[in-house]
Amino acid sequence: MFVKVCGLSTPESVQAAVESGADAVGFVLTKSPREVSPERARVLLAGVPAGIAAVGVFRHETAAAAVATARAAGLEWVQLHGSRTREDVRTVHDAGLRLIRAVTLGATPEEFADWGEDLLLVDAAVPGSGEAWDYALMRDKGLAGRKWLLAGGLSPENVASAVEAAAAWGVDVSSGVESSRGVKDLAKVRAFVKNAKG
Ligand SMILES: O=C(O)c1ccccc1NCC(=O)[C@H](O)[C@H](O)COP(=O)(O)O
Repeated sequence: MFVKVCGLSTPESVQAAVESGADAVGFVLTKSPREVSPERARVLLAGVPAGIAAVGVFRHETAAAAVATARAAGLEWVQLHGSRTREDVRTVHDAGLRLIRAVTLGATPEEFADWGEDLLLVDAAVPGSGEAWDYALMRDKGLAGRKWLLAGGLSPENVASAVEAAAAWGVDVSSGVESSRGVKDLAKVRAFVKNAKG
């Protein structure tokens, strides 16, 4: 089970995710209560050991702008939300970076297709909202054998049942491990990774 903890903004939350066994950590580099600057992301990156993916998260930015910002922060992964094209995948890969492409449950079959991204993320309609949805609907999306992450409203309490319902390859969380919006609860971070990993 691949586990990503997103929206980290302090060295302590990065440490809690890393020490719990998270496979990836996310820094939000777009407008959000969780937004960090590229300079801050670079500081946080210092606490991420090699082998753990450090991801810059973007929503409204073009792929080219996301690549430039990720590079400024020293990040090797970008996560692109919003309406995207196959050309965006090429832009990220041509820059030598890796890509998490985010879609929602309502995406078209073409958007669910394999565009060559490194990971697909299936999220709630509003990313980072903490909004849960009917994860069992993922069973009909034909993602068996794909590397994809389930997100949206996950928490330490529901992650195991959500993974079971969706047959998810991995999970991504932010709101469900916070005490208030943008403030990570370190005990919840640890509990989430533990429960997700089983
Ligand atoms: O976290 C944000 O505020 C955010 C803003 C814009 C684009 C993406 C954003 N976050 C992405 C994530 O944190 C995760 O991919 C996922 O959406 C987490 O969902 P949830 O656990 O429901 O907060």
